This record gives sequence, C-alpha cells and structure tokens, in this order.
Amino acid sequence: MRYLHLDPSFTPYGKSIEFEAFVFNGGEPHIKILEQNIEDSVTITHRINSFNDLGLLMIATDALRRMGIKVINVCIPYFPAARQDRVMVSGESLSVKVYADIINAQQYDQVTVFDPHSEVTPALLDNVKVIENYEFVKQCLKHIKEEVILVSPDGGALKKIYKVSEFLGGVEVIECSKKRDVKTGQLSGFRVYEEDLKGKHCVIVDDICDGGGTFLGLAKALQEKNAGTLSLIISHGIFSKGIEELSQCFETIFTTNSFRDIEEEGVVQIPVLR
Ligand SMILES: O=P(O)(O)OC[C@H]1O[C@@H](O)[C@H](O)[C@@H]1O
Repeated sequence: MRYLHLDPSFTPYGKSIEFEAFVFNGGEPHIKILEQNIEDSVTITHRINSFNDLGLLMIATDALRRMGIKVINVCIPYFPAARQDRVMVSGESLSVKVYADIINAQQYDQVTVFDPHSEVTPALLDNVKVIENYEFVKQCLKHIKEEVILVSPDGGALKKIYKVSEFLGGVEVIECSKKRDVKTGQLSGFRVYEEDLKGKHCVIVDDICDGGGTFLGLAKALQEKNAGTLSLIISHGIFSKGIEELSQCFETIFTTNSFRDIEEEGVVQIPVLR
C-alpha cells in the first residue's frame, strides 16, 4: 500500500507519494503526481478544512485513476458537514449528504472517518470504516491519572458516551442538556442531571469543539453542581475562537490532529491515526 498525504503537515502513515499541488489564479486546485509506475493500491489522506481541500482530493483521485491505480482508499478523519445531518429550518441544505454523494461518486474501496457527529454520516457513505473515539478517550484518561466521571454534553452525545463508558469498563456517566436556537445558533439553558458532583473530576467528551460555547456554558453549570477539576476531550478540535477562555475552565483540553495542528499550552494533541 502506498500513501498520498495531501496535507503536508498531516502524514500519519509515513512517506507520501511525491506530488506538487498549487492553486491556479482562477482559484482551481491543481495536482501533479511526480512518481511514475505506482503499481500498488493507494490510500489518500487529507484534512478537509474547506471546499478547495475537497477539490484537491477529487483531482488527486482523478490523477491516480488516470495513472491506472485500481484500488484507492481515502482517509478523511474529520468528515465535513457531519454536523449538518438534518434540515432544522426550511431553506437549509442537508450538507452531509452533499459531501457524501461527492465522496461516493469516486467509488473508493474504503472511506475511513473518525468519530462522525452522528450515525447519519456512516449511513450515507459507501464502503465506510468508522474509527470510534474509544481508544482516543482511553489515551486521554491515562494522562489524567485519577478517577473521573464522564460528562455527556447533550442528547446527541449520549448514545456514544455510554459505549465509551462500556469500553472503559463502566466509568460513571453524567447526562447534561442544552438548548440551541435553530435560527440564531444561540445556546442557553445548560442543565446537569445530577444534584451534587461531590468535587469529582468531570471530563466532558464530545466530537467537535467549534466556538466552544457549549463547553463554557456546561463548565459553569457543572461548577454550580459542585464539580471538581474539569477536563475536555474533543475528537475534532476546530477551536474557532481560540482556547484561551476554555483554558481558564478546563485543566487539560485533549484533542486529535484530525482537523488541524494545535500548539497552545493546555492542549494535549493525540494523533488520530498511528
Ligand atoms: O459550542 P461549539 O463549540 O460551537 O459547538 C460544538 C457542539 O456543537 C455540536 O455540533 C458538537 O457536537 C458540539 O456539541
């Protein structure tokens, strides 16, 4: 198996097939595979942060097919728009399906994704392989080195967190909820379904941290219920508003490199693929 790592700073399986990529002045991504006679199967990896990243993946796939590569797998740990898996208000797109249709049209032999937001992503993708967050959470808890309780931030995360707990041998789970205004995106009404957390170390586990509002609101609600140290385990760290404010609430923020590299203090980044 050969690997084509389209993001030069994301090279999980070692050496990449050599290539040159650039964007034409008209905005079109372009690629030139520099090696000839690649007779093997190829796994393409990429971190999709924009539609042009998806474009690069598409043209790389086309280039490989034109070189006669028959077996092509793709590994995109952060599946774009996995969160947009329902139409909440009329006029919105079902974006996850748009991305899934584009990926399916490439007829990859395997599509690997990591901890997708819901069951909708794997249901839509052909030949999908899902890497669950269980091992990642286990690695994070090894850093914490004390007894913790797992916190599910909302209904969406609930099903997954019980599976994580089971994998870890039955760690206690606390359920929480929040309200998001579907029109404005505004968060409110954080609730913790436990009266007294008795100073225990609470670890929130979720798939994505974007602006961080979910976790700042929840941290406050947990503190009001007598939580001890707080930590955060996030599979896909976007952190669009930085981590400064989050760092003031959470002792450690754990994430992977599925979306981007993070070098700030207070963040432990564990490679998503080894
Ligand atoms: O509050 P921010 O960080 O913006 O958004 C993250 C939350 O939004 C959801 O899709 C994620 O699953 C997570 O619960």
